[in-house]
Amino acid sequence: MLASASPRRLELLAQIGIVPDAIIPADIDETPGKAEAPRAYVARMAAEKAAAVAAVEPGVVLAADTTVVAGRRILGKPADSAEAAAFLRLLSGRRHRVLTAVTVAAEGRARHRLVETTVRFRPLSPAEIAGYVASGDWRGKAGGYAIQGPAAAFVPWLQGSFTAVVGLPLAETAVLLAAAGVTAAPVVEPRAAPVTGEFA
Ligand SMILES: Cc1cn([C@H]2C[C@H](O)[C@@H](COP(=O)(O)OP(=O)(O)OP(=O)(O)O)O2)c(=O)[nH]c1=O
Repeated sequence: MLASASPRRLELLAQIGIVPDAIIPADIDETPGKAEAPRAYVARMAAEKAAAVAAVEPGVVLAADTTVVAGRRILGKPADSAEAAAFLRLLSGRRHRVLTAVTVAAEGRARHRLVETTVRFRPLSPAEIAGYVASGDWRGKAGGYAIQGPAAAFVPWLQGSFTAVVGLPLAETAVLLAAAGVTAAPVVEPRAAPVTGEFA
């Protein structure tokens, strides 16, 4: 079961051949605690989302949380276009961290992974920021951008996991799911064509 309303997470799972039996978004309070450190916050969010769904559904539950951190500041999903523009001005021309925590709960046991990726934005002009904000692609995205969309043009460099920035680190998720007994359908290798004749 996927405990997430994020269409990105569903698409990412499909990329490794996993189709959840059900999608049950967890409705939890996502307010960071006072003075709560970013890594602790994101880990707590993923664990709470998984626990909320595991409490009512038997089976294997997957949840994740993605948070953008600039310095020590947690940048959640912008409330409106003014906040999205403010986030982009903050990220422009510097590096920030993207933290994604994943929790897989099964049979009363929870397994966790936290993946940290550093992303660098090139300096953005006010016109670029205005154009991106007008596109609306920032809506529902932590930090006010989506690396899988037009904002890819802002990112000359990253270190870590691209899929974690989009919302679900696939290598780590596959390991957690396998430990809980969930494996993807086998990938069918295309058979090599027999070598006959010559190139025309
Ligand atoms: C930084 C970044 C975030 N995001 C998205 C992934 C997540 O959907 C979202 C972060 O919010 P989350 O709270 O992690 O997830 P969500 O509210 O969308 O879904 P749920 O809590 O039900 O699982 O930001 C991108 O799609 N691309 C990016 O480059």
